[in-house]
Amino acid sequence: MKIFESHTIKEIDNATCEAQNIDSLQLMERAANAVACEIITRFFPTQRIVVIAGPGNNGGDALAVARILYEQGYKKVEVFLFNVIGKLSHDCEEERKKLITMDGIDFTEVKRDFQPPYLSENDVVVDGMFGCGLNKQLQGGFMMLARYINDSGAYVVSIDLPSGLFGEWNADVNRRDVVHADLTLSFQTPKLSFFFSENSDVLGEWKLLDIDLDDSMMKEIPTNYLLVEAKNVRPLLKPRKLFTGKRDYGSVLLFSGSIGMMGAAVLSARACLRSGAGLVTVHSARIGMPVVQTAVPEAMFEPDRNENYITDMGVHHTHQAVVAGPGIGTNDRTVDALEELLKTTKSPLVLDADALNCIARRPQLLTNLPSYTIITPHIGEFDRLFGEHNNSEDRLKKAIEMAKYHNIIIVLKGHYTATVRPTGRVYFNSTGNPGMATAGSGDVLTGVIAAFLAQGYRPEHAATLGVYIHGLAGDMAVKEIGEYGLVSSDIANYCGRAIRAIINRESPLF
Ligand SMILES: NC(=O)C1=CN([C@@H]2O[C@H](COP(=O)(O)OP(=O)(O)OC[C@H]3O[C@@H](n4cnc5c(N)ncnc54)[C@H](O)[C@@H]3O)[C@@H](O)[C@H]2O)[C@@H](O)CC1
Ligand SMILES: [K+]
Repeated sequence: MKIFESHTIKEIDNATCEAQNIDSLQLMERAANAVACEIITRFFPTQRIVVIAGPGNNGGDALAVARILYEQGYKKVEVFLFNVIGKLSHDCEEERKKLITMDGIDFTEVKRDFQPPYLSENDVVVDGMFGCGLNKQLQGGFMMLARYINDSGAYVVSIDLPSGLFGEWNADVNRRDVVHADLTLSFQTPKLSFFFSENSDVLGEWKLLDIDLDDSMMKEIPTNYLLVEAKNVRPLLKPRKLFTGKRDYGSVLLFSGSIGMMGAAVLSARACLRSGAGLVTVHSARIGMPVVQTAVPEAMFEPDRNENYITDMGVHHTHQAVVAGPGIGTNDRTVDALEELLKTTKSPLVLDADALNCIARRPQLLTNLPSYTIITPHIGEFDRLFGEHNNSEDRLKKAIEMAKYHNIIIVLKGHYTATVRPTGRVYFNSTGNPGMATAGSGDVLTGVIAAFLAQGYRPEHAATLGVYIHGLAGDMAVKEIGEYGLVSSDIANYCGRAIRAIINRESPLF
């Protein structure tokens, strides 16, 4: 699903009106109906609802919601329209006219002084102050109103965006001066700002409401940000053919594990096999042989010369994917071995965890990364590699810059893992849950991505598929085990079922 920038929304609205032969007020009615429906499913008609409307179309939506709720029997609706400069958008003005003709509705138009209504945790506020037309941070009365709403404890439903939050970049915005929603109801496609952790408290739960916007225009408008859903990954998955053998599904070489961290090798190998790789070889410290051979009997083991850690990353056979990182530690001799690997390997490469920490210790190695190498840092590893970042927006911008500069794929792990391609396009993932914040989860992801590389998928597809499937496996496992009890082996064990769910279009994915 595309993530559009706020300034393109008008274009999509106009195209929708033209293609469907409706006017903008009819589209607004559709949007308002969708919002009102969500409120009706959550609150009884006896609920006191305070509607705050700004001067633009976000305010127009809010006025229309107030009217619809009132018509549906919600008699405790109080409306405040902020018309402080005496200029409303055309559609907001039309909605105002409709509302003031309604008998009995409690309507206040604020032109200068404003006596805020009493609000408590028993009330619902519908926030239609500003949406994607916000052009500067909230100031003066609007800022005070946002703070007043936040302090009230009322349940806040924000239309399109919490007022004061920009659709895209908010690093300089003081979140205290932004309305804090409990529920954000946005239209059809998400905004970029939904994917940054700093906005999570402001957005509350967010939901997309389908208002039947024009598909062809949405296909046409270019965007650098996308949300990956089941329908996007399904077409990438190739069916397995009848007359095939394990060699057709590739061989993965995993440089993984060291003394005390052999579990990383086990988890990666398991996930790799559960994601369809034909053959998996673990190269690790000699000490790890009995561990790997017992825990993952399907994998082969290639012992390093060294007892406790890896000192040789020579690739002696043909492998369709090579992984370095999980649990390898950052011993100098391991860093040397990694340097050799980066300079000599011809196989598609995935680098994770300690491989990235090794590179952080010897940053010139970044210039040795083969094109289309996939690196999978979490925030800490990313900052060790590319410098400290104060917020997730700056970090994402840096990831885009680095993916382009080094011609690599960066999988920046987080709640919405962002896979950044060498083109600079960003693919946010839609699967996963907080139960997956557990030791070894990243080792599993690395194994899944490597499995798809080995099976002949293009690196950018392997990364996107791997991230989605890893998250879905976690979502499926969590249903049985719960967020507290979920461990990484569970995620690895569910990978196969996750792939099957996508291929078979199982609900609720489709
Ligand atoms: N496709 C969609 O997403 C649809 C969107 N609609 C609504 O239309 C909204 C966008 O409408 P608009 O473009 O009119 O934008 P807004 O309603 O967000 O606000 C624009 C108005 O607010 C003023 N303004 C902006 N920032 C301000 C600030 N900090 N302080 C004071 N005044 C400020 C502007 O001068 C302008 O008058 C969306 O957020 C959504 O609610 C729906 O009506 C229809 C479909
Ligand atoms: K709003």
